[in-house]
Amino acid sequence: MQGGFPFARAGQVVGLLGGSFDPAHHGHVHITREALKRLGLDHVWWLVSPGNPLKARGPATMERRLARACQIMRHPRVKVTDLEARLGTRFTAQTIAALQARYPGVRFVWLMGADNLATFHHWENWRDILARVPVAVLARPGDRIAARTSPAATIFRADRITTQAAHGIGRRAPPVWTFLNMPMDDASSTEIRATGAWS
Ligand SMILES: Nc1ncnc2c1ncn2[C@@H]1O[C@H](COP(=O)(O)OP(=O)(O)OP(=O)(O)O)[C@@H](O)[C@H]1O
Ligand SMILES: O=C(O)c1ccc[n+]([C@@H]2O[C@H](COP(=O)([O-])O)[C@@H](O)[C@H]2O)c1
Repeated sequence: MQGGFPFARAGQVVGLLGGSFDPAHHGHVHITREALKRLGLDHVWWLVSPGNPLKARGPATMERRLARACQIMRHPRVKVTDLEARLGTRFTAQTIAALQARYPGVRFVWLMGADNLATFHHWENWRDILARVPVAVLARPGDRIAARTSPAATIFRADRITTQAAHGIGRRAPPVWTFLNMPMDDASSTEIRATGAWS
């Protein structure tokens, strides 16, 4: 992990992948590589969350989750960060607002798996997230239909662009979002924890 705040130049496009990463797995690596390529991002920053506001169970320590994430995600344009802990933010809308204030001129894109689109309307100030940044939803096994028919997808259906049009989404004015249809990877942290390999 790079300590402190990662560097990005004004005009560059940075994808943000937030998560518990408890533990990080090849599904995270897969969607990060796909997002870099398909969206034309300059960087992706993983935001290893101090704790998901909607999850009751506490995750493994930050140090342990960061260490595993750094082991598994090796790419010159991807940084594993503890930015939310540094910024003192917990909710995604707050995190994005704080990053936009700290990095004027940098364009951010929020990345998330399809499971999160299905529950996105429960997130704190979720409409503000869509007003602030383009959003890319990455296909995930089992979650595509629930995501596509979710309240957020329905309310913002007019702002959706196709997978084919999504290259360069970071340069479009929000609200704009896409559902990236792509080969999927079925890895999940829940399954890894269930094997006892991360206890
Ligand atoms: N296999 C996958 N395919 C697509 N998106 C994924 C995949 N695994 C994780 N994601 C997405 O990556 C982000 C961070 O995921 P997270 O750290 O919660 O992992 P997870 O496997 O979903 O964990 P858990 O099983 O504990 O819920 C979320 O937006 C999630 O939707
Ligand atoms: O802001 C919210 O209300 C909110 C609610 C649920 C999840 N999130 C964020 O979504 C990302 C994925 O969360 P998780 O726990 O599924 O890995 C992570 O960055 C969380 O902080 C954010």
